[in-house]
Amino acid sequence: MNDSAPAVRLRVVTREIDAVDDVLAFTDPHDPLVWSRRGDALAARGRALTFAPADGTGDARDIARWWRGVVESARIDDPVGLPGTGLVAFGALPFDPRPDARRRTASAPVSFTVPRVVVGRRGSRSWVTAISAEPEAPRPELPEVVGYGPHWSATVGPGALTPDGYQQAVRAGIDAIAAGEVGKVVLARDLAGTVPADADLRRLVRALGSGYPDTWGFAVDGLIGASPETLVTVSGGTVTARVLAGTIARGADADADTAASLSLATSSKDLDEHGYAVRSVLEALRPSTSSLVAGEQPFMLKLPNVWHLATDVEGRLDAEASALDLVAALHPTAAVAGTPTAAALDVIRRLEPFDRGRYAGPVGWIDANGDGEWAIALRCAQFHLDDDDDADAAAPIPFTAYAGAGIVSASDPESEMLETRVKFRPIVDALA
Ligand SMILES: C=C(O[C@@H]1C=C(C(=O)O)C=C[C@H]1O)C(=O)O
Repeated sequence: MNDSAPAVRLRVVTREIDAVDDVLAFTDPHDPLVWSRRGDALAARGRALTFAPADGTGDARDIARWWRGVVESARIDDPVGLPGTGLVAFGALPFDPRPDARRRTASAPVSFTVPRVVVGRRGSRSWVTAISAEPEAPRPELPEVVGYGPHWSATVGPGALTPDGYQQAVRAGIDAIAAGEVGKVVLARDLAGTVPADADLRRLVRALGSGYPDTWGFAVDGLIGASPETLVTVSGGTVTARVLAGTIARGADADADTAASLSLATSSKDLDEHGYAVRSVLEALRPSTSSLVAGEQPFMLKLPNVWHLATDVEGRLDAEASALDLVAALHPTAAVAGTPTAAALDVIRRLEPFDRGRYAGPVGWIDANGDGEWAIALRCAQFHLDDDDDADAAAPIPFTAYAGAGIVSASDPESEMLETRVKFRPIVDALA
């Protein structure tokens, strides 16, 4: 299938159901499709339709166009009308959106899928949606519950960039700043590991959700994580984003924790780094919004592992833009690439010895109205699921986890390396 309007007409039926406790019970244990935050959740199964450009790449703009075609030809019966009901698609897009992105991205190409069944919960209400490419209306029935598989744990070791190698890369990043090539660049390192072939990956999704309930929990095409950073949400004409940049590890006791948060709140290096990220989001949203406002001062976002400097942004959508159009306008922000964007992407390519794949890319969902919720895929791991039938079914499943830090002229290589270590904690702990 190419990225022009599809010939299929999807039929979509949503019905409200009795409250569902654990929506994860309905998704595939080995390839879960999940989006969740603070108890609200979407869990899905199967594929009714997939955006699959021949070369595995695809810009959010191409997907936005393709999605409009899918929506226009769909017949949707949705009396529930909550965020996430009716026709929805889930996506996880590569970090580097440039058409010449290294072909290694092919190991984690754009993923954008309309599932066959979605089970959702928002507040006290639950629903099931059935989606089909057949001419008859599908029956909105709950899929069978899949019992959880046994506990498992992962092996984790160094990736392509060791902690020492990372510090060298940070030094080279500081040189690029001194040379005037960039003002800020975000550099990441990786960890590599495996999980047992039969691992029930819903256990990982569940552990991340209970440890980090205020983050966006996601599992899309093997990309599993818990991100604190909202790229953009669109709901009934309201646009929001949450910009994070500036990080410090939580203190070991109450006094140390207060001191840590105070030193972050007053650190000119971090406030500088944060400013770049907020400005890049405001500039990207301004053309399609009105009354766009951002807090004058960042606030301190407290997570179990770190403090972040955070700024919430809100505005009214005033153009005919969908959540995916805004994703295209925003990504990659200075929080995960740097600034200026193109130069920062060049420095990242030069200094990171791996392709980021979908790490630090947009992950989220969109509905038929163009509303949706998109996070930046951070604090995550990409599982290299093999759907090749000839693959050895008993072979462990490899994964790569990533964490990065924003480098500015005042950065210290060792502190930045230690910052990546605390950012790895959610995913590494949940894998243990
Ligand atoms: C790049 C990551 O995080 C980003 C970088 C931050 C920073 O440099 O302080 C903070 C939050 C994120 O925007 C990551 O978690 O991998």
